[in-house]
Amino acid sequence: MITMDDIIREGHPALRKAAEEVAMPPSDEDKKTLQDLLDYVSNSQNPEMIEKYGLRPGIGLAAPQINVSKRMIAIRLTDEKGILHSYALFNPKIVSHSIEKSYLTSGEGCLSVDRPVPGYVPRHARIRVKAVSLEGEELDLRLRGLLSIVFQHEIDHLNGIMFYDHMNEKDPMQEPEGAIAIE
Ligand SMILES: OCN(O)CCCc1ccccc1
Ligand code: NI
Repeated sequence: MITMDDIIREGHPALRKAAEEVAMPPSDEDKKTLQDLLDYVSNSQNPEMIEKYGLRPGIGLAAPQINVSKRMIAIRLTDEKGILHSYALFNPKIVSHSIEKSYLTSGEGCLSVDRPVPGYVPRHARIRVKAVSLEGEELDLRLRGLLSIVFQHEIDHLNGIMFYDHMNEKDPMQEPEGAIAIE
């Protein structure tokens, strides 16, 4: 199972590399890696597991964060409507997006960043994502709200981008102009 010991931290070069597409159909090894990513996210939301293994809670995780430079992400979160979303995806791709932006009023964090980085992270408000699920089905998702934000955070990791790269350098705490604030 993945624990915090497996998660690389900022400064590790793998966090700044573009990850490779996963060959389809996925190998057993790639399927196991993707399942392990989803298991980490799920375990990190379970109080007993957090306690037992010293896990830092996360709502997503990308393969480069465990030093696997392949295009795989896992996401598990309950959205603003109380709906549980759980995704384990190969080769996710943002195929289109809104001009309108959105941001989390709480800012963002990262399991690979062992420090708070205050500031707003402007992102696309709505995105259309194509990907292949762990079970091999092709997905075509239209996302908004918190789920859209988290997908963009994870797909950024596949392109060597960290959340703070998007912040306004002059004033990170300036609300992004005309963007939707997500509480
Ligand atoms: O890459 C996953 N990760 O480092 C865990 C935190 C995920 C995350 C946190 C805040 C906003 C969007 C995504
Ligand atoms: Ni992250």
